[in-house]
Amino acid sequence: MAFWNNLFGKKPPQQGQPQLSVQQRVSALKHLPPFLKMVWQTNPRMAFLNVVLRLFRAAVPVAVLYVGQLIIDEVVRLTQSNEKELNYLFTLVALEFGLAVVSDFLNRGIALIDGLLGDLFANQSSVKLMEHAAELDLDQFEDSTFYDKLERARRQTLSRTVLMSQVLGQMQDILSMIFLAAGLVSFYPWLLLLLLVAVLPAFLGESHFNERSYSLVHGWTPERRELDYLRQTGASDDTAKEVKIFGLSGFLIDRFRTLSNQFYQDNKKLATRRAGWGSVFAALGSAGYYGAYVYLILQTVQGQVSLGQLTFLSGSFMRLRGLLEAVLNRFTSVAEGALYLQDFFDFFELQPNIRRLASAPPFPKPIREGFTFENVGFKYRNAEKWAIRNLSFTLRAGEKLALVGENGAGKTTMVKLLSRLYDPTEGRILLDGIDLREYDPADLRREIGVIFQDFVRFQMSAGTNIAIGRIEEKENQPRIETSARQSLADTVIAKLPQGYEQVIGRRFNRGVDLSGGEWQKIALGRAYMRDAQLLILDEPTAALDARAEHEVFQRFSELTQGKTAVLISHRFSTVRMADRILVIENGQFVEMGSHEELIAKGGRYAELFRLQAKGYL
Ligand SMILES: Nc1ncnc2c1ncn2[C@@H]1O[C@H](COP(=O)(O)OP(=O)(O)OP(=O)(O)O)[C@@H](O)[C@H]1O
Repeated sequence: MAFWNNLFGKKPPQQGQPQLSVQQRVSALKHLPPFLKMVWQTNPRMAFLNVVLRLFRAAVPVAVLYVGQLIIDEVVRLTQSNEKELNYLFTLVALEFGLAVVSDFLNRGIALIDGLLGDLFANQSSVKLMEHAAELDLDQFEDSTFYDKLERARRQTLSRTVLMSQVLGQMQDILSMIFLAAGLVSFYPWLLLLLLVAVLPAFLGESHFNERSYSLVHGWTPERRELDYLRQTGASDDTAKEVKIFGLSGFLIDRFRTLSNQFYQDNKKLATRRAGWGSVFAALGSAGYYGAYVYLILQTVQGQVSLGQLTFLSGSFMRLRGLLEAVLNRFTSVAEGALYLQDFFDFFELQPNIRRLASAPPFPKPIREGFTFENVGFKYRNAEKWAIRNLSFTLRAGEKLALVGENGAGKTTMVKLLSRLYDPTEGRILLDGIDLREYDPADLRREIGVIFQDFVRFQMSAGTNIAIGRIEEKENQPRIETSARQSLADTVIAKLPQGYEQVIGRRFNRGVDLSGGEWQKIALGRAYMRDAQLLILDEPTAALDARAEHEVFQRFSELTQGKTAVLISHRFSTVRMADRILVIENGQFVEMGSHEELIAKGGRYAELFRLQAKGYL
């Protein structure tokens, strides 16, 4: 709802920027171990190699500095003596050269493995995300906070690979620091303290700003979704027609401009403050370094340390400062990444309500009694009014039942309840005497085929569009062709340049689009392909001309002899073909019977029938 309010409301959106407590951030770090485990499981060999390479790379800086110290001391010794033996000196130089080459190799190796492992990880987590989203209930998709979670989890796909490199880089730098600090501590332990004091303000500043930036982005999630929606609506093949006809582009662009500019302004403020404080803290760090440097120079002048040691110590101090700053700064972005990770794991914690119970009974084959609605009521999430209330009737096994009612009467809702896209809010639906909730939803869905009015026009081949009815049989061309014949889609496909192989829809190159009625014939093919025990046609024939619809239903009745079926249509010529007709109004039961019985009764059905016969409906 907030989304639509924002879209059409006059008020600018409220960017809630929750201040995150230190505790929240620290607790987000608990996601790092499971995260690293996921990385490891992506490809254990690559992950192991990565760790080994980084271990070696961590030792390089201290080794280079140490060899540098030996070289300078040797040069000084040689200049102060008459000795001309240069072998030792050149061995040292060769060693340093070797270290430089190895270091470069290690860097490239690490970058390569990081990249490959990151790609693999991103792919695998996207797959996991899709798998989990597929398990969730339809009801959860209609909740806007769910969408926010999904959106944030989706955005992680790339940044998670960055987080992986960061965490591994962090470990590598910490190791490097331990090596360097060991050298420094053996001479002047208190230099380490000076280092910490110089770097700490920068760390605290960074962590503060990272937190603000996370809050900003987090608080803007609904608006960012809206921005995406506007961008898509403004320029997509699905919407282009109405955007042009209604002249909507100005309206959409204005809204986009306003929203995106608000985000830019908020972000700019934060980025500017961050840059300002960042410079102050960096200057503090430099002051710490030069303090230590002056001290070391004085010590050298006084002969307390050698020239080689001066380069080693000042070099170590400088490297340590760089590393410590990097580690501390990275720590805040790792913590920030871990916060985002929380969104990712939060999404995975969402559990569907409609799922298999351990005690699920076997699905009846064949269905003996049928489906019984017992005082069923249903209310959509966030809706105030009941879509269906106090509904009791039986859909008998093997009968063809037509649902009749005006727009919004609750017909589609009943279909959704039958196929367990939702569960009733009150009352229950029984299948052969057992509550539908007891069965495994996967079994139920396998035995039910529904073709909705707003069926999906898959931008795939015509053959696949029919095979979607039972996708396991997508290679079974004879079955696809029989289904196409039964639904009258064969004549549509015969006209396509590439027949069953022809991609239909406008989205892709060489795609051929179909008329509304032609699409419906293709979609109806799915019902035959499905060959389920209960078939439901929820007005998928509305775009067919009256004669074609009549023919489609006539065939449907013949071809599904003995099967249970539910038909929804606003055309009474079709409805009267059903064995029984259920009339509902405002989600409530009105009457039920065969066409003749209901006409004889002279109730609501008879009235609607007469109206249509006179051409008023
Ligand atoms: N996802 C939803 N969230 C909230 N309310 C909904 C949702 N879907 C439908 N409704 C409401 O539930 C009621 C019944 O809708 P339903 O789609 O079942 O009607 P219908 O009889 O199939 O109508 P039509 O003939 O127009 O297809 C309507 O008042 C509708 O506004």
